[in-house]
Amino acid sequence: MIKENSPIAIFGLGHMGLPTAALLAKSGLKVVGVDINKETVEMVNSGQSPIMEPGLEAMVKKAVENGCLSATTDTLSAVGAVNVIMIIVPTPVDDDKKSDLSAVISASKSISAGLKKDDLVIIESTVPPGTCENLVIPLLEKSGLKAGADFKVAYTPERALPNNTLYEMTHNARVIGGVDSESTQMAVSLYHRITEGEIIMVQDLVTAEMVKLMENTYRDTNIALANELALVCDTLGVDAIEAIQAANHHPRVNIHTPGPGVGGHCLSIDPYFLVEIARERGLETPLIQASRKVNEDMPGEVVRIIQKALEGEGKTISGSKIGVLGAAYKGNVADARETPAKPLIEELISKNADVLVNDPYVSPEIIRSWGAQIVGLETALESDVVVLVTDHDLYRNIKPEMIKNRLLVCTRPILDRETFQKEGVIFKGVGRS
Ligand SMILES: NC(=O)c1ccc[n+]([C@@H]2O[C@H](COP(=O)([O-])OP(=O)(O)OC[C@H]3O[C@@H](n4cnc5c(N)ncnc54)[C@H](O)[C@@H]3O)[C@@H](O)[C@H]2O)c1
Ligand SMILES: CC(=O)N[C@@H]1[C@@H](OP(=O)(O)OP(=O)(O)OC[C@H]2O[C@@H](n3ccc(=O)[nH]c3=O)[C@H](O)[C@@H]2O)O[C@H](CO)[C@@H](O)[C@@H]1O
Repeated sequence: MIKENSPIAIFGLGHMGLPTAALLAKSGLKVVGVDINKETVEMVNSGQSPIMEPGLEAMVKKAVENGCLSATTDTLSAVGAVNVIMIIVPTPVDDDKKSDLSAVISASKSISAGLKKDDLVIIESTVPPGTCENLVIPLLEKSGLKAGADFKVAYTPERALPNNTLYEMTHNARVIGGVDSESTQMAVSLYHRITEGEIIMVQDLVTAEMVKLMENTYRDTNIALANELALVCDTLGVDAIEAIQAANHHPRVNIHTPGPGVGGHCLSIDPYFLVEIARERGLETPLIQASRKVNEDMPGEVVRIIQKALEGEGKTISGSKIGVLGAAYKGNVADARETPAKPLIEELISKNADVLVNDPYVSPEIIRSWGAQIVGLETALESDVVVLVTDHDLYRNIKPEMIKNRLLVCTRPILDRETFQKEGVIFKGVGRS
């Protein structure tokens, strides 16, 4: 049985691992973060956060100063010194859209090497259903210990929304499934330390794994529907945003918001885990796959909207200056993983446009690696066409007179179409051309 104040090791100090570490440390536990990235470890040990997330750096600083939080690359000594170990490492897909579980495998192997009787291992990474049972546990059992009998295992998906992570981690409902009921109970009492949200116990590990994928697949599919409806609206001259907002007044309708595509480390990846796992069992998942395709095709649709808008002004993409506002996958974050801005910018560059990108959050090296130039907001607004890609709050302050060449493709509904049109700006968007 785990003692009430057992120290904890957390593998992965990223967007989800570091906030979890900081919250557990704040609750009074000794937490050691284990990461393969030396720079991350050094930053955390000096009280800094490598992740841009409101409130996180202050919490990390305090926890490090109090001696409750430290970080290391030394996996064996970290595992040896604790009784609870968490895995919160990345789980991307490869070029064939198959799950890449290399980080989970490597963390599990490191944990196995130092695993002790009565330890509790908690997996938080999003994984294909069955991963805990068929991959993680066999690796942990290489220690010679038996899951359930000698050590405990629980799976609890992380469901917090970036840019509101600390609030959601402490208020969202949490789903927990264990290899046995004692494992589930131990994880429940641990999470009670950091969350006021409801804790939902499900019957096993695979159910908890499935819940996570169902949530993100629901959202991805709903956004795909919104995007497809927006393209239909376009052919009819119907403003998709106005129509969706009106439809959502129905008490049982909640169509999501169309946009330039779906990015981030979750929605654009997790549905593929279901596709993969179903296919292994002889089942095709046409709806999930079609939704992924609709969303992945959206950057190309935006290129077509830009092309049409420029043609209306007697210009072409080739040779035009195109000001892109936003490179992050969504508003007010620095994360550019799977961002729709990347394929959009790359396609514009391949069509010989001069692409000028403004994003105050995303690292300049990332944007330059796509072949684009980085510019200030004012310069971007002087382009032949301005394309708003990311809904950063600061772009809400853009006024019609700031769009020098009077041509705006606004792919997110954060600016009022009528206000811009009244001032003579040609205003296009997804489902709004
Ligand atoms: N970012 C999100 O919005 C979010 C939300 C919920 C769930 N998730 C899931 O949480 C998991 C982590 O995602 P993230 O966004 O925090 O990732 P991230 O890339 O921000 O951070 C992961 C960290 O793990 C480290 N790492 C990689 N391999 C390691 C290893 N073998 N041992 C120790 N550290 C290792 C990396 O250096 C990095 O610091 C993923 O499965 C993801 O799907 C992410
Ligand atoms: C079920 C759910 O809520 N899951 C959340 C999600 O977090 P996220 O940050 O990835 O989610 P979103 O904000 O949905 O953004 C994703 C992309 O979709 C675009 N988008 C969004 C809404 C819309 O109506 N139209 C759009 O086009 C947006 O711009 C962006 O590119 O996964 C995390 C990890 O599993 C979860 O922890 C977190 O709870």
